[in-house]
Amino acid sequence: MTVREVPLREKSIVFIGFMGVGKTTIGKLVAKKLYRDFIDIDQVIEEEYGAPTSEIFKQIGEKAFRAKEKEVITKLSKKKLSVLSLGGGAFLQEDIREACTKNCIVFFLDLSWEYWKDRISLIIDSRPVLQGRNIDEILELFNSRQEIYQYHHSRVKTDSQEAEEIADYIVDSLKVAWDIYEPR
Ligand SMILES: Nc1ncnc2c1ncn2[C@@H]1O[C@H](COP(=O)(O)OP(=O)(O)O)[C@@H](O)[C@H]1O
Ligand SMILES: O=C(O)C1=C[C@@H](OP(=O)(O)O)[C@@H](O)[C@H](O)C1
Ligand SMILES: [Mg+2]
Repeated sequence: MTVREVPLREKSIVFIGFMGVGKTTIGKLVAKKLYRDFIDIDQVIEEEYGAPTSEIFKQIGEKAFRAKEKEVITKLSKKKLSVLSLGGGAFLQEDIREACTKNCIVFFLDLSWEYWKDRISLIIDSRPVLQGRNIDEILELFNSRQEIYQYHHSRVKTDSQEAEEIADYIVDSLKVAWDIYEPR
């Protein structure tokens, strides 16, 4: 049996990057602009447990959360024509990196620390991984996570840009890539 490669235009788009860079916000906008389904992996897990992530971490612990994250992403990365926003820790797992880079087009949203640190107050209450860490420890985590985000197909620098502008740029760049690599 021959396995046919999924056309580039049909591959799902995946957003990765550190907590708070805008994966959920921008993923939703890109999905709308491309008329695709939007799937936020954290939301899928939260719906399954009927609780927010911070509560899931308290109840079952990070290890079990990561196992669920792997199960959900490896399954959903096989879907076509969707936009998936991952949690910032998902690419710590090799199986997730492999499934997403093989099946999907992976965009790394790259926000520098200078801009990122102004977002802490917006996200701290809902991100258990940040809680209990001081600013130096958060910076250390931010820096140490950068290597897992190098597994991407495209990197988008997002400093000082509005979410709408970033989403427009991503949609335009996708259309150019589709036309170049798989002209109709
Ligand atoms: N380009 C942007 N400029 C300013 N604020 C943004 C931008 N993108 C997202 N945000 C804000 O940052 C916070 C985190 O965004 P979110 O999409 O939840 O990030 P992630 O899914 O990467 O954790 C939200 O309050 C969101 O409104
Ligand atoms: O980076 C992480 O370890 C996490 C990121 C979160 O998602 P966002 O990146 O959307 O904030 C969420 O999956 C969970 O709180 C753990
Ligand atoms: Mg998110």
